[in-house]
Amino acid sequence: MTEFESVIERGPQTLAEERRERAILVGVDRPGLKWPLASSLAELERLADTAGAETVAVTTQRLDAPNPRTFVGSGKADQIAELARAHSADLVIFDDELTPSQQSNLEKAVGRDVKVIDRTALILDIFALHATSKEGRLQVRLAQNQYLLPRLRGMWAHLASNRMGGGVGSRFGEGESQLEVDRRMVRKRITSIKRELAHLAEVRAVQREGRYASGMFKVALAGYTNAGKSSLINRLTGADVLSYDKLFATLDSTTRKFELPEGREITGTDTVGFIQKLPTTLVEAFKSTLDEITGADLVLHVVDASSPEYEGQIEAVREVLDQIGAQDIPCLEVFNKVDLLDDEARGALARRHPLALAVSAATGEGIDGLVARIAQAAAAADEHLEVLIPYQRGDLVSLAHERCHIVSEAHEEAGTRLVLLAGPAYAPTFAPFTAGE
Ligand SMILES: Nc1nc2c(ncn2[C@@H]2O[C@H](COP(=O)(O)OP(=O)(O)OP(=O)(O)O)[C@@H](O)[C@H]2O)c(=O)[nH]1
Ligand SMILES: [Mg+2]
Repeated sequence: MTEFESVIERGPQTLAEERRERAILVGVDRPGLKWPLASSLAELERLADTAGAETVAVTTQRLDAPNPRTFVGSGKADQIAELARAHSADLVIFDDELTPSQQSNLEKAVGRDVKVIDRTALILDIFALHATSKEGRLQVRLAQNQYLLPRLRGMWAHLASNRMGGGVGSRFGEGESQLEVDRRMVRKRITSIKRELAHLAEVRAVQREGRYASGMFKVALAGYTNAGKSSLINRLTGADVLSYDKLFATLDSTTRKFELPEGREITGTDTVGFIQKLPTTLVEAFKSTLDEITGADLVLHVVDASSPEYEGQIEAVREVLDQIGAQDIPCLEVFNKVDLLDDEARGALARRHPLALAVSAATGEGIDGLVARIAQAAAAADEHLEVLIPYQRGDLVSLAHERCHIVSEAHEEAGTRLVLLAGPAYAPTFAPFTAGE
């Protein structure tokens, strides 16, 4: 069971013991938004909670387009400053990505001791909190540094006031400002992290090749964060992957073997969850982890059927799947958490998605049907063979039982006669023993 396990997961750390930071959330309603603002802000509140911040106020504004200086209008920025004072907030979180200059202008407007961050920074923070494996931590550091690079100017302005002695630039080589030194340092760091990641990616590729060479059918579970991917992999494989009612509980992919009812062994891989407005820096940084999806034979797109936003979540996941080049891999939509639906909601789901599977990782409902569909997909590429295997090749008979679907088996004088369905990786092994009637 453990031979394909790529990482050991620990429970995420939480900031529960510390005083929770107090956050004000800001959303801007504007034409063409894909996602209703209220639900995007509800999700932002969950993200803040996962990062250890308590939401003390939420404020919104309707605009035709974001203000280039402060994202919100200048009156709204003053109002946010007032709110922050009134609620003794530590943190203002914008639901959209701010440009570096918007961020620093807003920080000036709100005051020194209140941090202004955006959704991307918040997600990076949660990833940093939850990353456990070496690769996961490096991927997060890469994304963090890439996020930081264009924002260094603001950081420098902030640090300048604390700097001891010497005027700005006085301690550096001619023509080189502190800002340039800082940027160079961050670029160097990015290069060295990338180098380390490339090395780990090679190791991962070798492991994956081992799995490919095994010829086992590979299933990857993908989906929106908190949809129940880890719970489902646990249900399917009897594994014990951490599942947690927090966003982004899983950052490292974990691969387990499991057996279909017919006896054939296949692999299942749990992966990092997606979210709407997923920062592109994160998608790029997590490329090698996400390769687990692009390398699969079948993707199970796990959907939280109990979420009021499940249609939007499906859309967001499909976008990321396209972005990582997984659009052509056979994909099965699996609607999870149906135990939370009443009859009416179940009916609505069945009408909207007549072909989709309805399951519950919690109760086990629908899991047999799901396994049957996986088995069907695994058999789709199979070749139908009738072989006669001499008794001294008992190893091949065992291999057939483990990795192929056996239709019939008979013991004859010359050997074991098998009618079997073999995947593309095994058909060539058995083909030389093809037998007639
Ligand atoms: N009621 C119910 N709850 C479920 C079901 N499946 C998962 N959950 C719960 O949903 C929450 C999220 O489950 P996970 O398995 O951690 O979800 P995930 O998709 O792996 O989430 P991330 O790793 O954060 O992306 C947990 O609290 C689970 O107990 C289900 O079928 N029914
Ligand atoms: Mg998970």
